[in-house]
Amino acid sequence: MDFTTTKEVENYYYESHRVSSNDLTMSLYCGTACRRKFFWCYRLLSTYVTKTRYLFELKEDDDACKKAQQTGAFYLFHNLAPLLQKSEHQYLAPQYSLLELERLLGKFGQDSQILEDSVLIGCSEQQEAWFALDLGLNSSSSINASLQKAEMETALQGSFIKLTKALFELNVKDASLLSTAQALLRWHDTHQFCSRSGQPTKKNVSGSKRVCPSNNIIYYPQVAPVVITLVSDGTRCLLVRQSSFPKGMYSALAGFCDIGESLEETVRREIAEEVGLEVDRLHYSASQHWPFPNSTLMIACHATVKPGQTELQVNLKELEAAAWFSRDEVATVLRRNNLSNQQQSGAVPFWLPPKLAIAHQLIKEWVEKPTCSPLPA
Ligand SMILES: NC(=O)c1ccc[n+]([C@@H]2O[C@H](COP(=O)([O-])OP(=O)(O)OC[C@H]3O[C@@H](n4cnc5c(N)ncnc54)[C@H](O)[C@@H]3O)[C@@H](O)[C@H]2O)c1
Ligand SMILES: [Mg+2]
Repeated sequence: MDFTTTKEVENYYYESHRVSSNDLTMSLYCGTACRRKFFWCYRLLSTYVTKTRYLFELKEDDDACKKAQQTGAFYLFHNLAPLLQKSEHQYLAPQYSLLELERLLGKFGQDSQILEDSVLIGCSEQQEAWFALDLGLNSSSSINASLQKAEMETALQGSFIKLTKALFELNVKDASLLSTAQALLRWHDTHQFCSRSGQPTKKNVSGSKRVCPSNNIIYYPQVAPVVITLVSDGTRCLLVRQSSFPKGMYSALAGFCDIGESLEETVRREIAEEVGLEVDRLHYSASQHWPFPNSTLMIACHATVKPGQTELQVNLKELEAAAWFSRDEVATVLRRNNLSNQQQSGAVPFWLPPKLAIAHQLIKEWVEKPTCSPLPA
């Protein structure tokens, strides 16, 4: 496809990709004076914009979403454990077409009505919609009996594996998709009734909401905001452990946002509550959806306390231990973290969360880039 004027580009994309001229202006603005470069710059942007708008349409429009299921791909779960296949050193999440799924359900003598419980979790750049379906959860809208797990696993040549166990052995794309899927499936499973009328709520086709037919109250999937903060005194950082952590693991300090709080207020409160310190400065680093034990949005920050005000008063109701560690100590543990069990030798004083966890990224960032431009808390 070649164009001679930007108007032609605009018309083409407006017609075929349902994007506005504002988007185009933005992409042209970002490009150079060369028309071909405009085009490629725009193509890059348009893939994302087009995909986003397609997903928006599927969430809002039940008929469009049903149609997307015909050509879509399904990820399978059983009681919130994803179906995985082992390949070399990692797990792979297989996808199934609607036809394959219907055949499978037929083989097990099950009603294809269970497909109504599937939830939309994303789409490919070519607009192949992706869905997740749990074959083991009992749902009000479909068959009551759980499908036989072992028989399913044999037929599907895979295993339903707990996400807590499998997450760190998945590639980034599958880890993110399956985390989203599990969070959404869990939310639907636990929010089947209206908290006002007590009546069963009805899921829309994509699973982006549930509605109470008796009073039209709309329920949206919930996510709880949590701050996770790496506190530093300039030369050392504070690592903590809860009794529920795996043995020997230390992490950054985390806490749920209370209603009415800003992120800054949560950071200050949690640090005061858990280790008895006052934050001097803080700055935002990144965020991550975290599926365990329920859906949270982890908001990661770096904070500093004033030098000379570093004495810890650990709240033992919340934490099992908290201590300051030097940059060298943390760097050594990070290096060991990246080695396999066989490569590790000697006693490991403690270990840190795996790469995929935002706590790991936060700690790594501190080790590698100690000075950032902090804001007053
Ligand atoms: N991805 C990561 O790197 C990472 C690292 C550390 C912690 N986390 C997650 O952060 C979350 C919070 O950390 P924490 O346990 O230290 O929080 P926390 O310090 O706020 O303590 C948890 C307590 O807060 C209360 N609470 C308040 N609001 C809550 C809500 N919406 N849901 C559940 N409990 C609520 C409960 O009493 C609970 O026992 C945990 O779910 C944990 O999985 C993730
Ligand atoms: Mg905490």
